[in-house]
Amino acid sequence: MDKQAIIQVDTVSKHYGTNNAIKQVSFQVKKGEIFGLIGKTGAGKTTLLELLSGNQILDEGAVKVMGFDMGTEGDKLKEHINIFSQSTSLVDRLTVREALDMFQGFYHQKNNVDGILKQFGLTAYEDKVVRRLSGGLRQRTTLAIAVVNDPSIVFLDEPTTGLDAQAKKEYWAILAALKLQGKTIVIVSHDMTEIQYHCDRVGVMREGSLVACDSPTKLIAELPGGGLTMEAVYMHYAVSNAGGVGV
Ligand SMILES: Nc1ncnc2c1ncn2[C@@H]1O[C@H](COP(=O)(O)OP(=O)(O)OP(=O)(O)O)[C@@H](O)[C@H]1O
Repeated sequence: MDKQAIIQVDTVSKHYGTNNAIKQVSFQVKKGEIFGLIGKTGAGKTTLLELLSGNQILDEGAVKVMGFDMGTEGDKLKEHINIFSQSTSLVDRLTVREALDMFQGFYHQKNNVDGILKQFGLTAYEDKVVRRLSGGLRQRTTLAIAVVNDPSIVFLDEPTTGLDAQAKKEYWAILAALKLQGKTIVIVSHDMTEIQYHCDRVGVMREGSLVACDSPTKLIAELPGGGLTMEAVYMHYAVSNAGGVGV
């Protein structure tokens, strides 16, 4: 395993019945980077995220996270990773503080809740019921929940979908602060602008395969025929028939 790699994915496959959702995917994520996953609906991004976070069992290959084999030693990682999923309904009826306290109860390793509320700009809302908050504050709350155990790695599945530009900006400012603290972030997004400006490296998924993986700058620079944006990279690798180039 590469010394810098905090996540090592080696020829991983996953199928649901006859549906090959993930096909022989290999890549690594380095410690402290923000790694983006992009691709069309159904390309396999969520499945891959769940395999990396131990929420799905792989069929072939190996995933190592912080040196632990996810297949056999996944339990040892519980304290060190956390995942944001779309289903916030569990916390909807709780106040922000109650939600943080409840999730913190699942872990031995604990982050300071007052510190999290402050860092996430949630102190003024700690007694508010989550479902009554704006979309931006709700997403900030779910991100706050994802760091209650002070994890080394945070997995985020489309956290900024539906947020306005200001809320997205505030969300990414918090992610940048988490990165500065040394945390590694793996994020799925359909917003190519945020992927271009905030991710250190990006993996492009297409029909279960990882068809490109590099920094946004390199992916853009190496586009056949040139390109200026991640939108063009997305169209080339994830959508057009010209895509499908190996990693
Ligand atoms: N629990 C499941 N049971 C059966 N098939 C599934 C399951 N979860 C996902 N799939 C299938 O696996 C493939 C990959 O789905 P996945 O949700 O990982 O894609 P995605 O890239 O995250 O899509 P989206 O952008 O819509 O979230 C799809 O064909 C999907 O229908």
